[in-house]
Amino acid sequence: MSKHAMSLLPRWCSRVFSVELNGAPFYFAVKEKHLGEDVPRVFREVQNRDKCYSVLVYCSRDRIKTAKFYGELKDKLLRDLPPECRLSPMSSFLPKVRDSLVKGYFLKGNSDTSSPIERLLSDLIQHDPVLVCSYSPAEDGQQWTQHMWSETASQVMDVAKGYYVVPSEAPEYHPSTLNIINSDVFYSFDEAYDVMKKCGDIIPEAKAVLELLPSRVEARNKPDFPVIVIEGLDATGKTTLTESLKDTLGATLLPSPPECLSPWRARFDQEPPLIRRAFYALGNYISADQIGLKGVKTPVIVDRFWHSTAAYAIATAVSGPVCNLPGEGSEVYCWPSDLFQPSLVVLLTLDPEERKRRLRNRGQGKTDEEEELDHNQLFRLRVEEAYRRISGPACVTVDASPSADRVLQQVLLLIRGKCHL
Ligand SMILES: Nc1ncnc2c1ncn2[C@@H]1O[C@H](COP(=O)(O)OP(=O)(O)O)[C@@H](O)[C@H]1O
Ligand SMILES: Nc1ccn([C@H]2C[C@H](O)[C@@H](COP(=O)(O)OP(=O)(O)O)O2)c(=O)n1
Repeated sequence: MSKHAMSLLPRWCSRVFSVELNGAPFYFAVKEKHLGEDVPRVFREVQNRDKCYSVLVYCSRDRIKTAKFYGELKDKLLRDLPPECRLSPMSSFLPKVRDSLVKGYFLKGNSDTSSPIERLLSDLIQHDPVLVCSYSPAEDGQQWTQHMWSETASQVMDVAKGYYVVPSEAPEYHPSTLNIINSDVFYSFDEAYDVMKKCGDIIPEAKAVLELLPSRVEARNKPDFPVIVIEGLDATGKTTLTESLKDTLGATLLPSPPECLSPWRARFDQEPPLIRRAFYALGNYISADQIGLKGVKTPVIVDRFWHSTAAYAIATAVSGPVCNLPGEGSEVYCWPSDLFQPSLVVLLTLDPEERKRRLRNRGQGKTDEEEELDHNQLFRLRVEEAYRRISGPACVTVDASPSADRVLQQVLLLIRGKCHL
């Protein structure tokens, strides 16, 4: 058995396991003795005494490799498993222990599929950083047990005698929140830079991104003029408003991510969250540098900035309803201490139906994430709520449903009130 698997074993009984079925998490734990607890729901729904399996990816020291492997594992399982086998996202974590989350997949097979599934999993534990367990009914036929597989014999291990699986309560916060800091959201230039630097060996484009980064993190000049950020979901009217503000105020308009990153954006959008979010985080530091340059001559309007980076990352990391987000006031919503703070952040909000109508009228292709926003109501609600919870500076919400000119006037009022323009 590998060192990594060994290190998990002593805390095995403190861990909670979560399987996500149709977007809803089901929790269970393991115990050495059985005290007559129920069978966890995930197993209650399994028919004909079929077998289930879990494949957890343990974190090697190389975070980049682990993140890439997790994404590749899903592709491999979907490609090589029998089509009848059901694959669900799964995780294991120690409640309230930061960075304790281990992610993986839960497989449900029937008697016809268990041989090909077991062949595939045996091969996986020989070559990849995974921990494989199988779940089957205990001898008494009433309970279910979990068996960890050994990596040499590809069989049920002696030391890890069967543990009983028992229901576990939902944790106070969604388990993904345990690993958000510095995996999904970066709170300093150095943390995001570190990820991009380590990507250099496997993603050639990372080197090009590193070359574009400012040599000094702090904005080189403190802008004399106000810097106003406009935020909001796609099609809430950011482009329309920022163009009008530029003309009305004689301001400089900066898009975010900055134009110099455009050639690499599609490439990084394909990468797992750790790498993708580091790319966007670094984009904000390039924007901050440009703000410093322009803000000594004119007011600066920025189309998206840190709020977008953090809100989309948090809303993607966490699934389910808004109550699964880290609570209001959580450190997850804090502004990076080394990132320039704008004078004002305006969040445009829009009724979902009107937003869809505007999207249709615009008739452009959408990113996968924007497609997701359309289809997944809960994701949209999580992004909007995360926007509202970010502080330092917090955003000021403006209803974007009136005419473009009314929205402009409303925002000009806010700017004049706050920035003395
Ligand atoms: N206040 C408004 N009322 C009606 N339509 C608007 C308004 N603001 C923008 N639009 C239209 O809605 C669509 C999306 O606006 P856009 O500025 O491109 O949004 P974003 O930059 O946030 O994606 C465009 O077709 C635009 O002309
Ligand atoms: N400063 C920024 C800007 C955008 N992002 C991310 C957040 C989302 O994943 C996408 C949204 O950008 P997109 O170009 O689709 O949005 P618009 O069409 O400009 O409204 O980019 C970011 O993380 N940080």
